[in-house]
Amino acid sequence: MKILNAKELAEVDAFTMNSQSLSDWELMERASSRAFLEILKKINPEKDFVYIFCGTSNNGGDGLALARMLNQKQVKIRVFEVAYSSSTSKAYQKNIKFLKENRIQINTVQNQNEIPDLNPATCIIDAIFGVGLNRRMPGFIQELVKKINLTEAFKISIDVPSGMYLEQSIETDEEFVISDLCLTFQLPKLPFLLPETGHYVENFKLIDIGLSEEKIKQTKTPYNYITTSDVSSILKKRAKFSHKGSFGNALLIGGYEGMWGSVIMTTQACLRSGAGKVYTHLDKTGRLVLAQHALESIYIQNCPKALKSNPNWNAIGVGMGLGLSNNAVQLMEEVLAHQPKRLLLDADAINLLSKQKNWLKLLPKNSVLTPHIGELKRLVGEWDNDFDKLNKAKQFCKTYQVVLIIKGAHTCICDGTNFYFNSSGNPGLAKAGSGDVLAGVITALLAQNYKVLEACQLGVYLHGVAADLALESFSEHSLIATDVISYLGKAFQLLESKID
Ligand SMILES: NC(=O)C1=CN([C@@H]2O[C@H](COP(=O)(O)OP(=O)(O)OC[C@H]3O[C@@H](n4cnc5c(N)ncnc54)[C@H](O)[C@@H]3O)[C@@H](O)[C@H]2O)[C@@H](O)CC1
Ligand SMILES: Nc1ncnc2c1ncn2[C@@H]1O[C@H](COP(=O)(O)OP(=O)(O)O)[C@@H](O)[C@H]1O
Ligand SMILES: [K+]
Repeated sequence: MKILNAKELAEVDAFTMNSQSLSDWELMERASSRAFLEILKKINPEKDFVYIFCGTSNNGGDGLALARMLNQKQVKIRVFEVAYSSSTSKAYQKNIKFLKENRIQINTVQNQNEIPDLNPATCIIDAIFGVGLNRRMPGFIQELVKKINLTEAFKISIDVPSGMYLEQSIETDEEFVISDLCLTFQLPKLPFLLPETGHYVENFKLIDIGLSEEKIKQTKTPYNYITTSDVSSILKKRAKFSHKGSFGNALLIGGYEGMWGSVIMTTQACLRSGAGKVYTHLDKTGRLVLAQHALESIYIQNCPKALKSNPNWNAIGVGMGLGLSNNAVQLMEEVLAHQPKRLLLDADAINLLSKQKNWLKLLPKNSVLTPHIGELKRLVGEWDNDFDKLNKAKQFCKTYQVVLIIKGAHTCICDGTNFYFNSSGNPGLAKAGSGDVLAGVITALLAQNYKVLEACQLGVYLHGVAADLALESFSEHSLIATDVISYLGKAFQLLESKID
């Protein structure tokens, strides 16, 4: 699924209206009536008192249409026109006319003194600014938003929380609506997926308004959102006459300094993700634990020898619990000298790279690095804001011709040109060990010869889906990394059921 900016969205809107012979009012009506159905699920039409704040552009037009629909349902409402401009669109004027015909009072707020008492409201609909916000909101709207945020009312933002920009960060002294629910039209918006702003839009729902799929497909954007339909087309069927050699040899290297568990979980996840043969090198003190927990894997005692004697590892995953000792440094040197076809670097492998930046240019092309935010900072340096972080990540990928998987909520994959944000997963994953599992899933897919970027998208998505499915039996509090491994089978089943 694509993530578009305001200009691209406006082009898609225009194309849709043209190709479906719709007026802007009709498209607005479609959008509002679908949002209305979602709002009805959240309010009590008999009891709630809904305040609707409408700007003077199309987002405000949606708000006016919602006011009419709520009024028709006999919901108690108050409508406020937040008049930041005197020029309004035709669709907007038509909605104003309908409200007037229905004798619905429209209150105007155009300065701080006109901000109403919000105490009576049990629900607030925020339709002040949508995707079109491109500069700081006027002072009186900042004050209004501050007040909205202070109320106990259930807050619903239409399309985008007012005050949030699609392509730039918000200054610390700027306000934006912190809503309980954001009903966003058709496609996700970039700030919802970035931690600084996404933290305040935890609950967004995509409302399909039938925008032209053809035009969306044609629109070029670096930003993408990984959904089931994107990855189910990547997953390959296992051929009837295949054998273990058809699915690659994966070598996993880590598990030192008492951190055996780390690489053993990677091994388990790799085994559960389709690799033909999984070999594991860890500190020899951990070999019996490996044997107990991953009977199907093959223990490699002498890693340098294994690297030298086999030039054909289909994929190598290194770093999970590797430590930073001299031994770890030597192992990394061996791996880099080996120049594997497919290489994934996690955890301490990334930390070692950050300490020894001259190694970066030795990385085989298309190596995959899976840093969490702390590890990313060590690699690319500090950033000013999330947009700056994306730029730095992109530059890093370009310079070293690698793929970065920036882990966290809505994990972001960057290949130096495009960004892919994950849609699956939950905060139950925010525990040590989850990343080791992800490394195992992706190494298995790399060993099976999936294209690097596809292995990353598929792996990240499956890992999140496994964690989501595991919530059937566990809670976000109780979920642990091995539970995620035990649900990988169900996650694969879900995608396999979608293969034609
Ligand atoms: N036909 C369409 O295009 C549809 C639009 N829809 C709604 O329309 C919204 C987009 O409409 P608009 O493009 O009118 O955008 P907005 O409703 O977000 O308003 C932006 C307008 O305000 C101006 N503006 C931006 N920042 C300002 C500031 N700080 N102070 C004062 N004025 C400022 C802009 O120049 C622009 O005219 C969507 O978010 C969605 O809610 C939906 O109804 C779906 C259909
Ligand atoms: N709040 C969250 N929501 C969704 N996924 C998360 C969240 N926090 C962490 N994760 C996922 O959990 C994993 C954590 O990886 P990492 O921090 O490297 O753990 P470790 O190395 O200790 O195993 C990553 O895949 C990350 O995307
Ligand atoms: K809004």
